[in-house]
Amino acid sequence: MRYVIYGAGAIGGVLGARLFSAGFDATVIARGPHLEAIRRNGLRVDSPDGTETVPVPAVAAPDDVGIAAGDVVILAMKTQDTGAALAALRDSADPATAIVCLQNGVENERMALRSFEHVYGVCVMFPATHTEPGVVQSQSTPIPGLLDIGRYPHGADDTAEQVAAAFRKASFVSEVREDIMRWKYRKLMMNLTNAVQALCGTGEEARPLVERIRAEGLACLQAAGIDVASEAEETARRGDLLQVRPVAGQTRTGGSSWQSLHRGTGAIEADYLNGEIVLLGRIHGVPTPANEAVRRLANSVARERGRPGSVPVQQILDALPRQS
Ligand SMILES: NC(=O)C1=CN([C@@H]2O[C@H](COP(=O)(O)OP(=O)(O)OC[C@H]3O[C@@H](n4cnc5c(N)ncnc54)[C@H](OP(=O)(O)O)[C@@H]3O)[C@@H](O)[C@H]2O)C=CC1
Ligand SMILES: CC(C)(CO)C(=O)C(=O)O
Repeated sequence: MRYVIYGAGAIGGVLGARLFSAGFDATVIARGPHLEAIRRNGLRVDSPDGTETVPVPAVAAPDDVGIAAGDVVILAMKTQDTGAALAALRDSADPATAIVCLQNGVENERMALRSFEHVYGVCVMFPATHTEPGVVQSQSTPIPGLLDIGRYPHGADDTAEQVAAAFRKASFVSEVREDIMRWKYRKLMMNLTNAVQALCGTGEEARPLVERIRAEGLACLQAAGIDVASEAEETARRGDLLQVRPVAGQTRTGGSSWQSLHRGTGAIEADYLNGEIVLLGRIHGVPTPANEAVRRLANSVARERGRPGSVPVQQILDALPRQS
């Protein structure tokens, strides 16, 4: 089975390197200076255990690898880039190709299913960082991440089993789950704070805003009748498997949305994290002012290439309607 990892940043870069090092036929699709650096020097993976440079093959587009039925394409770009990636894939890959969404949020699988029949979701608990071309960091050791997988919208099959086995051989913890989207909705609840962290930083003063966006999130999932794994299930699944430790003497600074602002990419994933709640709220008549404020502000700060942590949390709270 050949693995094509589409998007070789924090998550895709570390996974691609680990699959390749574990002996799998793995190729990454990357772009810009990151692609040039990987081609020139290999992909440098920093972790709490040290640094290795992995000569994983890197190409610019799906056309360059000739994707066929039997291959597995792992989407590892942020959700705002998934549409363009799927358009390129749709025009070049066999429609029977398995598409695995190694991404946060719950929209990627739905997008992929329009063009590909065999779509899988992964609940990604995997702290990783990409802040400079040619380099990724994997922050947890000895287990880099938990990557449970299932067929979308539900179910399990041989491909899911084979991909989970490959993840395990590449040193991840991975189980096949028939109800993977329940777990991804729970992860979404956690990721509602991504944009808050990106905008306001990691301080305790963000707590009232975090509580408000989570309460809105829960109300929307309930109104929509969406089955969500409980916090207790998630806590039990995580156990103490993830052990985040300093990499090259540095502690982890921020999650994936924080990294988008730090790198000044001009875009952020908020439309598909807080925006998922806003969308559900609009469909089901649940007010979501806090998620909407954070979604809009995150987009505007990303567009203007503002710095992470540059917005005072009180500014966002003051603009919200008072709670009764
Ligand atoms: N980082 C983390 O700790 C975690 C991230 N996640 C989730 O994983 C997913 C990936 O996030 P993350 O790895 O952090 O994101 P990154 O931005 O680090 O990596 C995505 C990479 O994909 C590249 N890319 C996007 N579109 C294309 C394309 N068409 N062709 C080639 N390359 C492309 C980006 O390039 P460019 O830089 O040029 O845009 C970037 O290098 C997200 O859904 C995120 O929420 C989940 C758990 C933890
Ligand atoms: C939960 C968290 C913050 C872990 O890195 C994450 O999923 C992300 O960075 O997107």
